[in-house]
Amino acid sequence: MRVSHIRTARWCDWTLEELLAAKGATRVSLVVPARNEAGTVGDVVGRVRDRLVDTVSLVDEIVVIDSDSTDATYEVAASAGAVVHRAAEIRPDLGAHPGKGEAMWKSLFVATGDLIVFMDADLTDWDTHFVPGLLGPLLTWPEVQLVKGFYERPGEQGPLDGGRVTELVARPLLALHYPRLADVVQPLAGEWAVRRSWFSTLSVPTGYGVDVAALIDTLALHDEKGIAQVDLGTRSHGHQALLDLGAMAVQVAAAILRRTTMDAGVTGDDAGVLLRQFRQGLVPSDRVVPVLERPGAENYL
Ligand SMILES: O=c1ccn([C@@H]2O[C@H](COP(=O)(O)OP(=O)(O)O)[C@@H](O)[C@H]2O)c(=O)[nH]1
Ligand SMILES: O=C(O)[C@@H](COP(=O)(O)O)O[C@H]1O[C@H](CO)[C@@H](O)[C@H](O)[C@H]1O
Repeated sequence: MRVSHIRTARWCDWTLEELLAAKGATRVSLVVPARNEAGTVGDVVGRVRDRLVDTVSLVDEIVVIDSDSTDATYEVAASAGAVVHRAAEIRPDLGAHPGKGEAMWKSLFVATGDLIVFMDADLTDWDTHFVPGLLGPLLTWPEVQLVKGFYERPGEQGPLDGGRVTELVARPLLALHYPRLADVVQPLAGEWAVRRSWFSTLSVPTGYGVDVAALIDTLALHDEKGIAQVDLGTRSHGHQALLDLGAMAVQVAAAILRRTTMDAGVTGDDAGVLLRQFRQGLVPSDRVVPVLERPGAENYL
C-alpha cells in the first residue's frame, strides 16, 4: 500500500553546469555540526572546499559549528578551510545548550546562505556529490522547502537499512502518527538541505530530534510537495554505543510526540527526561536527556 508520495530524485539527475546556472545569485552555505570529530571533519571540509568552492562556485561558504568539542575539531576544521564557530559563542545572549540541534539552530546566526545544506562531520564513506544532489530540488523545484538525503549503508554483514534508532523508534512512530512520511527512506539522515527562510521559522529541538522535527513541520505546513528526497548512493558513518543511542531515541521520540497531540510531557528551559539504563546486570545508570526546543530563529534575527 502506497500511503504517500514524496518526490524522489537521484543525485545525478542534475549536472553541475545545470545547478550553477540555476543557482545564479543564490547563496549556499554548507553547515557541519561537529562534536569531537577531529578525525573526520578535515576530510569533509577539505574535499567539499576543493571540489565545490575552489574549483566551481556551487558552495559559497563552509561553516563548521563546533559543538562543545574537547578535541581538536576547531583547529582541524579551520585549517581545512572552514569558517568555524563555537556554538556556545554564537549569540551568547541567547544562552547555550548541548546538542546537534542547538549547533544547527545557532548556525542560522552566522551562516549567510539562502540555502543551507547540512552534513554530518563523522562521514567515512561519502563523496562531495552529496552537496549538489541535495541542492538539485531546491534550485530547480520552487515548491520544495526541504530536501532529505538517503543512501545505502554498507555494513560488515551486508547492506544495513536504516540505523538502529531509525528502525526501532523513528519509523514506527512515524508509521503511527505521520503515515504520509512513510515514503521517506532515511527520516533521520543528517544530510539534508533547506531554505533558510523556512528553517528560521521552525522550532528546533536542541538534540537529535532536529532532523525529524524539520521533516514533520515541513509536511504540516507545505504538504508532501514541500519535501523532496534524493538518493545519494552509499554512506557510512561512525556509530555510537547502544546505550548512547538510547538517549538519541528519547530525543527523537520526544520531537515526534511533541508534534502530535501526545506531548512528551516536558516543557521549559530545563526540560529533560530521566532515562534509566542498566549496566552489568542490575547496576542502574541514570541520565537526564535534554528535550528542549528553541523557538524559530527568526524571532532573534
Ligand atoms: O552534541 C552533539 C552531538 C553530535 N553532533 C554532531 O552531529 C552529527 C551526528 O551526530 P553523531 O555522529 O553523534 O550521530 P551518529 O551518526 O553517531 O548516530 C555529527 O557531525 C556530530 O559531531 C553535534 O554537533 N553535537
Ligand atoms: O539512524 C540511526 O539510528 C542513527 C544511528 O545509526 P547507526 O545505527 O549507528 O548506523 O543515525 C541517524 O542519526 C544520526 C545523528 O543525527 C545521523 O548521523 C544519521 O544519518 C541517522 O541515520
